[in-house]
Amino acid sequence: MVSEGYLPLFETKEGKGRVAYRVFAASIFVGICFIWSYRARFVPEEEGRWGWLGLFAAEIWFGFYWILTQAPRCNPIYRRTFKHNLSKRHEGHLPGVDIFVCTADPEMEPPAMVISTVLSVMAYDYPPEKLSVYLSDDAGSELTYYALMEASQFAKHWIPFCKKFNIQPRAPAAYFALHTDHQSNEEVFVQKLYKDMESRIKAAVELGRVPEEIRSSSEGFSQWETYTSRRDHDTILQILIDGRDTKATDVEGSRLPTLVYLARAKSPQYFHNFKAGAMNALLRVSSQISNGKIVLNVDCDMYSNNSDAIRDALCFFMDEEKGHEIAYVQFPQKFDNVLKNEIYSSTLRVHSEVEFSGFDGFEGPIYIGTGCFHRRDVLCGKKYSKGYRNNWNSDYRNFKDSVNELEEKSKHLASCSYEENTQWGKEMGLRYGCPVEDVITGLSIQCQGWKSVYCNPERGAFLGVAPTTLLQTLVQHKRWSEGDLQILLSRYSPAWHARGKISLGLRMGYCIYCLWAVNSLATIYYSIIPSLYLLRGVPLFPQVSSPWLVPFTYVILAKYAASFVEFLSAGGTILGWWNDQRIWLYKRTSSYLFAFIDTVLKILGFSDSAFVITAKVTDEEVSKRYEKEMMEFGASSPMFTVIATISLVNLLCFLGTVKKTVESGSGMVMAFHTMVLQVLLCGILVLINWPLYQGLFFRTDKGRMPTSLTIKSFIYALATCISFSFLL
Ligand SMILES: O=c1ccn([C@@H]2O[C@H](COP(=O)(O)OP(=O)(O)O[C@H]3O[C@H](CO)[C@@H](O)[C@H](O)[C@H]3O)[C@@H](O)[C@H]2O)c(=O)[nH]1
Ligand SMILES: [Mn+2]
Repeated sequence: MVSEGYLPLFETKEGKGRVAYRVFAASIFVGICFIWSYRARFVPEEEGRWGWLGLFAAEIWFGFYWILTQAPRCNPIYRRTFKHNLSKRHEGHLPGVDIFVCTADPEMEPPAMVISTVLSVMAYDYPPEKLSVYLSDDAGSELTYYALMEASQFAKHWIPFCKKFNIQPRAPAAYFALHTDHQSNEEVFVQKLYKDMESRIKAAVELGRVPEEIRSSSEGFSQWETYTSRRDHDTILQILIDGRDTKATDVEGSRLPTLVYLARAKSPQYFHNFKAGAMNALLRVSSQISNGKIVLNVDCDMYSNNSDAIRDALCFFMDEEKGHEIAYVQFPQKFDNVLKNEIYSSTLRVHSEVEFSGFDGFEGPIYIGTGCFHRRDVLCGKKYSKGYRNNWNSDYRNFKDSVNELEEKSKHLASCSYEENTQWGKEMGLRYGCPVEDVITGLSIQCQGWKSVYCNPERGAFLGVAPTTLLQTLVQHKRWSEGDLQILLSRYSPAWHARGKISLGLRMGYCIYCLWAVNSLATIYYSIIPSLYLLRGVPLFPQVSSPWLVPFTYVILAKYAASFVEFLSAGGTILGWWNDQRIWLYKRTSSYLFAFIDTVLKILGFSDSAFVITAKVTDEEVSKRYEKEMMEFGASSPMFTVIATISLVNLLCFLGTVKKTVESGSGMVMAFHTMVLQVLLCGILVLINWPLYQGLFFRTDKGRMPTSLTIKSFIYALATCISFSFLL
């Protein structure tokens, strides 16, 4: 029971202006209803009938989807933690925290970057004997292992240095990139140690293997003797620092956190379930070794940028009044490589600053895979029950076994066959079978009665690497939208199965993402058909003199004004918003389309979804263009063909219309009078595609569109326009 004079560990505030926003949203809805009734009442008899009906269907879809997006916007809340109260009440009996870092490819995720992340989480402001860090390596790469071995030595200098000078961020790579001058002697010394270590690691990576003298100096490498390939090897497990050992100390004599390397066993006979499989192996192995009650999961590029984040998270879990219902605390994904104007819109700004706070208002931000603290029990499948209470004192940790015994005992927990005939991946651990294992796992936890919390402190808790090319962005979104659509069709479907288990607002919120892929159809239709009809001179929208133009204008202006204000108030720039609109279009017409098609194929049994890892290193030339905010194409991809073709259809329609109206003299006025919205829509599509036209026709650098793709999409676009104008 909560005693009197109790000081809460966190507070929750409702967002301001919620009522005003709801009224505004209602006015847009009225406008949408007018648009629908206009479409229903004036269906043309002949010319343009099918085009019209298609637009009607698209507008019904957009209206419906817009309603979904209003759920989180109507209900935002914001959280603040009181860490001093946590220290006052709980300092002596803080729970064990196990941190899982996942990596899967030493080329796309360089070991030097991975260990910088590992070091950042080892240096949290938290009692080291209660902290354990696990690195899961799905590539089973000895290079990554070697880098971690180096990190375990460097940590002895790095952690005391961080704590003594209270520096931020605690990822050495990020810290030394930011602090180049006014260095103290100690800083110069630690930086030199770091740089030396970094160059040793990079040299080994360049060489492609660990040099023999290093291999022979440490017996850990003997585990690679039976290794054949990353898809076929036994469990490799090494406790590099045993946190139970009072003699495992840093250079100042303070204890060190536990540090473990794990490459779960792989075999061609077993499907390994990507990151979800890695996480489940980590859950089991860590339960033997440290068994922390709280589990933090980060991607290998998401370093800790705020050494207080564990304490922030614990303020929610340990709050005496509400903490016992909270299953996980999610921090936003933030990135340290995005430019001011975000050409690929990678900050996910509106999601993290607006939508997630709205989800939180329905007591359930989604789990987004990284920067999330979970209760171990919940991840392992515990259902919520009314009388559930926290018990932080019952920490079990194995103090009996020696390091070797612990390693041996833990190894079989990460073997390929361990999960056969168990509930792992179904009722226990992260859920299998979905490319967004994170979202589906979070949803299943919420369906079991748990709540979650969104924590977005001023100083970002984690910073990662966002995609730096258009293709990477589109591929990442294809994975996400495909996974989210699969969730809609899964047994956790927020549309059907979650009824009665989570609130309506939250279900609507999930559907925003689950319907991303479906959105592609209406968007593609809307970005091609009105322009083609424009070319043919067939109006599909109200004339200038018609009162029906009012709802169209109002809905368009109000919706875009709201999105603009939302983007700027979330910290974006004007150009950033414009870029965001472009990427919105590209994702919807390519990533989401392909995700939709692949999902249909999967249902029909023709394909299987994979997890395409996002590269975290960029070629030097590409990165120069990225710095200059030049859009990067430079590769052939069906996704590019689609966006290029659509952009060219619009360009041809626009030019064709201009030509026609100029030729017909007074026709210009006529066209504008009858088809103002179509002209505007087509014109804006041309304008927003400007960087794409540059890439197709004007650029000469390597980041341009491949010529073959330019020719191909030009032929497709021309054929579409000609056949639509003359044949149909
Ligand atoms: O077989 C695999 C594949 C990936 N990973 C790791 O998963 C993380 C995320 O992969 P990344 O390629 O960076 O994908 P993102 O799209 O950036 O990741 C987001 O989306 C994923 C789901 O699609 C979540 O798993 C991530 O946590 C979330 O940050 C990385 O640390 C990888 O090393 C594995 O451990 N094993
Ligand atoms: Mn990533």
